[in-house]
Amino acid sequence: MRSFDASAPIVVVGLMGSGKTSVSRLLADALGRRMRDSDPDMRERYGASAAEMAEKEGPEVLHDREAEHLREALRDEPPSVIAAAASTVERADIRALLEPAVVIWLDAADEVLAERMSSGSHRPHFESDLRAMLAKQRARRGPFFEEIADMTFDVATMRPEQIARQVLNALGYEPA
Ligand SMILES: Nc1ncnc2c1ncn2[C@@H]1O[C@H](COP(=O)(O)OP(=O)(O)O)[C@@H](O)[C@H]1O
Ligand SMILES: O=C(O)C1=C[C@@H](OP(=O)(O)O)[C@@H](O)[C@H](O)C1
Ligand SMILES: [Mg+2]
Repeated sequence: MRSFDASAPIVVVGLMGSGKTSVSRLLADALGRRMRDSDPDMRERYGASAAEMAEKEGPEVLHDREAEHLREALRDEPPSVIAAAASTVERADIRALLEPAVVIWLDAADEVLAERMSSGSHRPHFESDLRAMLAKQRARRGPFFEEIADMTFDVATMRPEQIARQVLNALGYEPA
């Protein structure tokens, strides 16, 4: 188990709808850290949601911007809690940059994630069959998530509050 390193960023990864925003918010609040989330941060910078950018400029431009957002957020001082866009794990340079970070992987079956993806309109639907889309993304990204994760949680059975508590315990974090 790695011990709590106050100088390391915490990065929450997983497919769309896995709860990255929810868990990151709880961790950032508990630790008194800044939270970075690609969706609201990019909306502020580019004036559009991820879904709108995918539609207007194409997925490649969107994913380049998401990768750049993560590179930038990883340089924050003091370190942030970062909800990383799901696409970023596909890039080798990003996986290398995540080496010193604490990486939390959230996952559940595609049908659970497909249902939760409908909670907002910011997410691009690259295909109308969300389960099929997630299954393809899982085939590409699953091995990378596995490679970079320090901790993994089943979000079908655990609530964000339980996950955040377990992360803080595992890191040996004790509130001041
Ligand atoms: N562990 C969980 N159990 C039940 N519902 C969850 C859980 N985590 C997130 N949710 C819900 O699922 C939806 C997607 O969560 P969100 O945090 O926005 O995911 P992401 O940022 O990974 O796309 C939201 O409606 C959220 O309230
Ligand atoms: O998997 C993808 O290609 C994407 C995932 C989404 O991010 P989240 O995983 O934060 O929902 C979305 O906002 C992003 O622009 C594209
Ligand atoms: Mg999110």
